Amino acid sequence: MSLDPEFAAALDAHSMEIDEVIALKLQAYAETMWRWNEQLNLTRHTTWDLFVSRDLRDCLQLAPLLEAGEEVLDLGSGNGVPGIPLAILRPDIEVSLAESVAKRANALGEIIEELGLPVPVYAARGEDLLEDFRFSSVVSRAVGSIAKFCRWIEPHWASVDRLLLIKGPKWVEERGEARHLGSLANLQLRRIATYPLGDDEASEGVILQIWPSGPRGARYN
Ligand SMILES: C[S@@+](CC[C@H](N)C(=O)[O-])C[C@H]1O[C@@H](n2cnc3c(N)ncnc32)[C@H](O)[C@@H]1O
Repeated sequence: MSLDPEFAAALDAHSMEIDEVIALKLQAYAETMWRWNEQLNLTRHTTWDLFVSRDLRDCLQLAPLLEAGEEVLDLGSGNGVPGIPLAILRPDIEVSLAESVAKRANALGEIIEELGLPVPVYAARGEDLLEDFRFSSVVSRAVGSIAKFCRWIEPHWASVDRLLLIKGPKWVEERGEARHLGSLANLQLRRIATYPLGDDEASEGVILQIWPSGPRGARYN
């Protein structure tokens, strides 16, 4: 397999330099996922430019924030973003995917198998998995507001060290809502990455880290 010239051009246009072996795996992921997208509603990002500028950009920002050996859950994986690109970009971390819609979880399982990645897929609500499993980081994009995540994870902080949420410009409003509802009581929230989204100059993506205050969250204080 060789690199699709349109994928290479999109990487170039967005100034992303990726090792060719990794780029080929990312290409295989996008192509396999797009095949499944013809039957299931997995993504609207069906061009190389959208894949690179919307999906890969977020994953490339998230990848360096994880430490070697981490056990990471992608909650609400849908089409596999960010979990699958993350597993490709960072083979030194253990990624699992949670997707509550059975048909999508099944497609994710097939995509993972085709790519030969060591990534378990759970057809379950991510927060329910935390009854039985422990993860150092729960990562997520486009699944719920900050307040909703705080509510989901609230009973399970013994099973999670931190949440890493990929958000767009509305994150400030969401933080306001979460504060208003008291959802952030006993939690810390820090923006640990900010990057241009490219659609217009003012539009920024962020990665928010949320973790428990006090001794339980000592490693991130
Ligand atoms: C809008 S899609 C986002 C998919 C992907 N993360 C992305 O950024 O493109 C949200 C997905 O999360 C799933 N979902 C929503 N709540 C969930 C939960 N509590 N646990 C697991 N999956 C969930 C939905 O079924 C849907 O597939």
